[in-house]
Amino acid sequence: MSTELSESQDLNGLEQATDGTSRLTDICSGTVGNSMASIAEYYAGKSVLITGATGFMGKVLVEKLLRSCPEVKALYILVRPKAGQSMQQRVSDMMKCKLFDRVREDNPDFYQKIIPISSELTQPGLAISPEDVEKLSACINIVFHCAATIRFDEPLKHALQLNVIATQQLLSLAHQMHHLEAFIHISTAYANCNRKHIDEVIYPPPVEPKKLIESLEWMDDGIVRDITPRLISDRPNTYTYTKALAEYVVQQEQHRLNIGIIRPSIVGASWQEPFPGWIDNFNGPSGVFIAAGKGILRTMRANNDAVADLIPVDVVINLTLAAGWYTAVHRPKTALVYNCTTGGINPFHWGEIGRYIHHVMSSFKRNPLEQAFRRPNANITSNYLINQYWILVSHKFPALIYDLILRLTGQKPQMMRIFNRLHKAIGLLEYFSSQDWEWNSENMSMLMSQLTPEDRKTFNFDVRQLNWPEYIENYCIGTKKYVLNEDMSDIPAARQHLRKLRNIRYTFNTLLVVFIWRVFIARSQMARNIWYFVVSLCFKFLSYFRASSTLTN
Ligand SMILES: CCCCCCCCCCCCCCCC(=O)SCCNC(=O)CCNC(=O)[C@H](O)C(C)(C)COP(=O)(O)OP(=O)(O)OC[C@H]1O[C@@H](n2cnc3c(N)ncnc32)[C@H](O)[C@@H]1OP(=O)(O)O
Ligand SMILES: NC(=O)C1=CN([C@@H]2O[C@H](COP(=O)(O)OP(=O)(O)OC[C@H]3O[C@@H](n4cnc5c(N)ncnc54)[C@H](OP(=O)(O)O)[C@@H]3O)[C@@H](O)[C@H]2O)C=CC1
Repeated sequence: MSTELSESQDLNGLEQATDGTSRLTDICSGTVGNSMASIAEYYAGKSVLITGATGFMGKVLVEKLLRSCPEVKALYILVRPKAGQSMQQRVSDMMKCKLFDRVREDNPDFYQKIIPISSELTQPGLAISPEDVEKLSACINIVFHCAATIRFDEPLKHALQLNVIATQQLLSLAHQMHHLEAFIHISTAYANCNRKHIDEVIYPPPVEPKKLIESLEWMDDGIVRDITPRLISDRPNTYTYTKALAEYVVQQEQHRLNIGIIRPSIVGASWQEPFPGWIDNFNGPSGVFIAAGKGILRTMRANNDAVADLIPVDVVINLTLAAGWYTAVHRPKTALVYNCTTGGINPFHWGEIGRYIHHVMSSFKRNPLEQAFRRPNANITSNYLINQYWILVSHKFPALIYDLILRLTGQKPQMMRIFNRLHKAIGLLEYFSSQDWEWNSENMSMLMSQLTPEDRKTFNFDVRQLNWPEYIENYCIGTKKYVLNEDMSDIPAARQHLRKLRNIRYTFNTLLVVFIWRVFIARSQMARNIWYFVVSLCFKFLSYFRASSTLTN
């Protein structure tokens, strides 16, 4: 089932659901239906439910809501205990994060608005207690569903459980919410990456989700692993496959709930808010930048002419909040999909990253990462064979030597293992960096046209203003400061380390020349003859050059 949407349809708004169920919006606060209310005014007094609030995008969403919509009533966040930490510990750690510094400055008691609800999304009923279900049903006005597994190597059963079944369960919970005005689902621009042109519609799912869930239920993990490639077919991984199924599941509820679906492309560090370059993970480009900055990654394959569709996290979150407002206030007849991408508006190509990478590398030389393996010097190539050559010469060979040194000094070899993991990760990313997609992002433009001039500034998602070189530079510095938590005051020591690495390289190259001389030239008559021939040619050339320059003088 495919739902074509047009702008005129979007703007119809404010109608009854086709099955006769009331959309519930009118029950709630008086701001509903007031399309002139600003976004912050709309969120004032609202209770918001957020899944995935401890994740990368969820945290930015929580921060932005608290900072730019200070009158929001409460943020209910679904959190699970993890890695020996209780739910409370995790939430209080999260609020100490530097990301919240600006909110803390504005309102030191901001945490009082955050109400954690214990929930494990893979469990029946999302493992939410009956009391909490009652509480949420009574007060939630808007749901933002961010939680997902974003791993590309996730076993299908688990990806299905979290990305599809948990979404279904959340939708069931949403049905019980008496005052729900909007349900915003975060998908991915790559859910339909098996297509080259992607419109803002829900495409027919690769399989009926209900049938797949029923079939996988009785299969053991081994069988599921074996049939996964056939199931995902022309998609590269279980992530994009299950995200496509989730979109369909969400769309099924479009006549009973006000739904918006956000499809961001490759989400990167923040552009402007709360400060440039904020990032907290190794996903996608971040891991690549870090590996390049550490001097580990020296080569990567990408199609130079293809668009590198990065989108800053603050842009995605601003659009998400605006879409929440629009969905609740205008209540479009069918679920609106927002392709949240940059390629069609302010394209940046892998080739440009390739050219710009030298600036990135010099940025890493100016602000080096600590304990670099080699001096940063990465290259992007679209040629498979050239890439393989550099992998051998610049990745595997140095790793072998380093591990040999570790062995000789009685330590455990580790570099080859690190490179194997890097190659696995890069291999999984290459699908996205070696192809081109074209996303239609009309709904993003339509949404922007609906905002007041003030909201356009406060919830800026106009990527035409994005200056890519500046953004990438801040991104690299952000990986150092916020992912690796390196102190900027340690930069002189890191620079000293880079100088040491340069001296090691010079020494190594000199030793290599001496070695080649000893092994090949000094021992073979023929090599010696060739060597003398080359040297005498050089001398002849030099004396000719000297003589001719004396004559001209
Ligand atoms: C220069 C040119 C630029 C070109 C730039 C191209 C970018 C081209 C991007 C396309 C990207 C498309 C994106 C689609 C957009 C979405 O819709 S989804 C969002 C994207 N999702 C992802 O990026 C997830 C991809 N990652 C994965 O699937 C898994 O991490 C991998 C790659 C399979 C690796 O799995 P793994 O080997 O089990 O490693 P993992 O558990 O992730 O990490 C193990 C540890 O190593 C650490 N680690 C991971 N990476 C690193 C690193 N690089 N350094 C140091 N430590 C690291 C982790 O923090 C973790 O630490 P602990 O938590 O154990 O303490
Ligand atoms: N990052 C990107 O480049 C892109 C992301 N997206 C989409 O954006 C959304 C957010 O992604 P992002 O923030 O990067 O992802 P993260 O991996 O950073 O966050 C995932 C969130 O989901 C939660 N979660 C995962 N499993 C469970 C579970 N079993 N029970 C409860 N909570 C769980 C995590 O909680 P916990 O902390 O407990 O693990 C975490 O809060 C996802 O839907 C993703 O598909 C779309 C395009 C690109």
